[in-house]
Amino acid sequence: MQTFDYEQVQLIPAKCVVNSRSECDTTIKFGPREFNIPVVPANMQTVLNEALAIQLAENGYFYIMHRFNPEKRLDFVKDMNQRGLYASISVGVKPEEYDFIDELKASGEKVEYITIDIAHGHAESVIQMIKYIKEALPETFVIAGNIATPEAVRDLENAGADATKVGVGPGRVCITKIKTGFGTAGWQLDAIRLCAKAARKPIIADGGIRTNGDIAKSIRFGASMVMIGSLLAAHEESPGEQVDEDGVTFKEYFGSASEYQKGIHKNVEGKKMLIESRGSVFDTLNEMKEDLQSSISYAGGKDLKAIRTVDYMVVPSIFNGDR
Ligand SMILES: NC(=O)C1=CN([C@@H]2O[C@H](COP(=O)(O)OP(=O)(O)OC[C@H]3O[C@@H](n4cnc5c(N)ncnc54)[C@H](OP(=O)(O)O)[C@@H]3O)[C@@H](O)[C@H]2O)C=CC1
Ligand SMILES: Nc1nc2c(ncn2[C@@H]2O[C@H](COP(=O)(O)O)[C@@H](O)[C@H]2O)c(=O)[nH]1
Repeated sequence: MQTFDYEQVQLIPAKCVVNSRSECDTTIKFGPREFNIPVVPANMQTVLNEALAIQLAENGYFYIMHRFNPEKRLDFVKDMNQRGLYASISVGVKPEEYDFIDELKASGEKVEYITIDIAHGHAESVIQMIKYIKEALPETFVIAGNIATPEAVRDLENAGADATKVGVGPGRVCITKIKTGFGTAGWQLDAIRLCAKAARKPIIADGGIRTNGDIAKSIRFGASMVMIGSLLAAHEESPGEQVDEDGVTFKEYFGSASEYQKGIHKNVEGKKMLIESRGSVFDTLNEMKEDLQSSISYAGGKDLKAIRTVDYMVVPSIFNGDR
């Protein structure tokens, strides 16, 4: 079967219709809100914490708080509401998560986005959780994942999901592909294409983004939003632990299914790596915006829609021996 991933695709320029890249509009409406760029930091403990979530919300970016401090979630929602900011959290599917949804409902607090975040999201457990949340909190925009196939998109959308998250195994600290033999590693961009064809609602491309150009490629093949872990980890604001080696500062980035997250070595499908520390994550997000403005100009348009229809070429590798 012929397939492709980010590294095998080049988008083909169309005639420019702007005089400056600053004319290109990167904003995206996703659920009830509009955001600066179609990028969301991964809902992982070494990528995002409460302090960064506040900053992202204050500055017009989408965020999804992770679910690995479950006892802090309700206070987080209350805090965001008190600050006049939107609340966006994650849940799992275990029985205690149903209690948490009941607690949220009883609190009367507003939660604009809930993401159901499990490894194998094409599952009856996720379908039941979607239905439960939509019944308890009908105003909440529900994102469900992670999945890999058009059939999964249809099943989760039919259960009531407002968006689905596509990507099983393409992540930088993922070892699902090695340990189980399954996933979208090596064909993640093609999986986005196939899932987007089946989708009636937005999809999030999750995992495998290695360059800023991969964001434009995700949009071209049907993603509305792109979730990014490794490229947005290891910044000043990142919660990953700092490690100094030979005068160089690194930060930890580990998988949510790694033993570092779980505390035990059981059903491990993630690893840890050190990434050299960089500056502020807001500088990186701004660079992503500038690069996306450039992508829009190459697409021959003025907003993200232009990228969706550009031609493309499948090549052996875009790197052409230059790395
Ligand atoms: N995007 C990706 O490729 C991947 C992401 N992850 C991330 O790791 C975190 C932990 O995920 P997860 O382990 O699902 O969370 P949980 O440990 O909360 O597991 C959720 C539930 O699903 C069950 N479960 C997990 N994997 C499978 C499976 N393959 N088949 C059937 N049931 C399963 C678990 O039971 P039990 O543990 O007893 O099987 C548990 O009841 C999440 O943040 C997830 O997004 C993990 C792997 C892949
Ligand atoms: N298979 C696993 N996937 C994981 C794990 N922890 C997170 N993830 C996924 O990776 C992306 C981020 O990918 P990146 O390429 O941008 O670094 C994240 O959003 C999750 O979907 C894990 O332990 N195992």
